[in-house]
Amino acid sequence: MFLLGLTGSIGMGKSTTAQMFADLGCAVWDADAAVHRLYSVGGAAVAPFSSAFPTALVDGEVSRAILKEIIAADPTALRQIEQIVHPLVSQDRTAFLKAATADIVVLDIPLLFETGGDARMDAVACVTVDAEIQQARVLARGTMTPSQFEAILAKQMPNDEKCARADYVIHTDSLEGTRAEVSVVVAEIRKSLTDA
Ligand SMILES: CC(C)(COP(=O)(O)OP(=O)(O)OC[C@H]1O[C@@H](n2cnc3c(N)ncnc32)[C@H](O)[C@@H]1O)[C@@H](O)C(=O)NCCC(=O)NCCS
Ligand SMILES: Nc1ncnc2c1ncn2[C@@H]1O[C@H](COP(=O)(O)OP(=O)(O)OP(=O)(O)O)[C@@H](O)[C@H]1O
Repeated sequence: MFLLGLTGSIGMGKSTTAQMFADLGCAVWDADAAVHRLYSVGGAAVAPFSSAFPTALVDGEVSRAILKEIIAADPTALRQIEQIVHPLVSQDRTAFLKAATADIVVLDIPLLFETGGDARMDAVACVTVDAEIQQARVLARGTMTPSQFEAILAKQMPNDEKCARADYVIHTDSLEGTRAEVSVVVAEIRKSLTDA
């Protein structure tokens, strides 16, 4: 089984690109989606948040809108949130990998380089697009203010550095272009698996 880490800064196109890998038969695990499950009713993050950030609990789940307000008011809160969330995300990933049977497993992890997770991957692909397009796409979703976007961006490794460290750089200017680049990556990895 080949482990491909898929990373990139906020709004660079990780989820969209991950779906293209899935369409080619790769198994995909998504760290942000794992966080969504952990925050939802019955999720493993609910109990620790009800002690650490009781005001963030709404109807039995962790409210992302309130978390963003908390982070905006106190920038150190994100670190505390990460200390709760990251070990739980890591457990979720381990369970997924145990059950996976595909030849290529894609792990979509926004903070792959920042957390040193790249060392556990066979290769890393980084998605990228111009900073202006990135910002426009994130703000178009309407879920973050420009200052919330800047705060998240400031916490991430700069895009140039991520791309320089990656084995594959995938451009997300257009869906067709990205799909073509994804199929080249998949073909190359499958060839390396059959040659081995
Ligand atoms: C900050 C929160 C509330 C924003 O929620 P929202 O629904 O608006 O955005 P979403 O979760 O889709 O994240 C959007 C993007 O922000 C970036 N991002 C999220 N958390 C972080 C972080 N801790 N550090 C740097 N970038 C981050 C990622 O690129 C992510 O893809 C949420 O991301 C969160 O609770 N983050 C803490 C958990 C975490 O570290 N997740 C990262 C993946 S394990
Ligand atoms: N290859 C592409 N061509 C055109 N638009 C794209 C492409 N990839 C992504 N987009 C658009 O960019 C936006 C962000 O994409 P996506 O949600 O996949 O990014 P992400 O990196 O997963 O985001 P986040 O870091 O916030 O989780 C979406 O509106 C999506 O439609």
